[in-house]
Amino acid sequence: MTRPVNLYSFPSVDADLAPNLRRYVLDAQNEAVKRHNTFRVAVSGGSLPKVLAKALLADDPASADRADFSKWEIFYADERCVPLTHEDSNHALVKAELLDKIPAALGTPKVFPIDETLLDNPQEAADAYEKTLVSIFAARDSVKLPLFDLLLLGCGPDGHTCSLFPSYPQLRETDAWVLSIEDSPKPPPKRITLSLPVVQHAARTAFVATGAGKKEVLKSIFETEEGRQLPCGLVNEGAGERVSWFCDAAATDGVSYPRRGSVI
Ligand SMILES: O=C1O[C@H](COP(=O)(O)O)[C@@H](O)[C@H](O)[C@H]1O
Repeated sequence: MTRPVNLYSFPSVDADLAPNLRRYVLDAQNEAVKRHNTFRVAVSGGSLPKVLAKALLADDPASADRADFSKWEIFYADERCVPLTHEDSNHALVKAELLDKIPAALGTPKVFPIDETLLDNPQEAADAYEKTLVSIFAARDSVKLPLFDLLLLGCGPDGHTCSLFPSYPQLRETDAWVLSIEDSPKPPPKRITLSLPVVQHAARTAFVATGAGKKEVLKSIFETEEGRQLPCGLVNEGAGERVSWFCDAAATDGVSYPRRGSVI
C-alpha cells in the first residue's frame, strides 16, 4: 500500500460494525449539510444495503443526532440494466432494505434511479445517468468531476467495486463520469457504473466487506502489488485517507495491514 487508508475490523456486524458505520455516515452527513445543506451519497447493491439499514434505521426521530433523510440525495454507484422492480436491480434492493423502511419522522430522501426506458441500451442509460449527475453537480459548481459527499461501496470476492471489474477496459476511462458495461463477468451482464476517477474523487468513501468470503481478496488488496491493481485497490491508491474500510473479523482474518480501533 503506498497511500494509507483506514481499515476497521470489528468483532461482529450488528453490535460493532453497524454502530461505527452509523457514526461515520452521520459525521459525513453533518459535514455535508453544513457545507451545502444537502448530503449527496452514492450507494452500491450486493451485501451493503442490509448493513446500512442496520446502521441507520434504529435512530430515535426525536434525537438531534440521527440520519436526516430529508437532506439526502441518493444515487447509485452502479446499477444493473434490469427493471427497477427486478430482483437483480440494485435500486430494488436498496428500496426493500432501506428506503421502504425509513420512518416518516426521519424524512424522505430524493432518490435517483436509472432511466428504465433505456435498459436495452446500457450506453444510453449511462449517458442519461451522467446527464442527471451533471444537472445536479456541475450546474451548481461548474466542476470537472462530481464531488459526492459519501460513497458507500461493496467489494466483490474478485476485487470489483461498483461495476468496475478487474482488467476491464472501463478501468482506464479518464473522461466520462458514468460508464456502460455489456459483458459483466457477474450476472446480469448489462450494467452502468460510476467511473474510477469519479469514485477516487469523492469526499469520503466507505467500503463494507464482511464474511469469510472476502478474506482472500482483502489480503490481496492490502498486501500485494497485484491486489493494489484490483478496482478496490485502485480506489485505495487514488483516494488514500479519504477511504475507510468497515470489515468484520472474518473478512480481515489473516490481513496484517494496521487496523484502526473504532470510529466511535
Ligand atoms: O454486482 C455487484 O457486486 C458488488 C459486490 O457485492 P457483494 O454482495 O459482494 O457485497 C456490489 O457492490 C455492486 O453494487 C453490485 O452491483
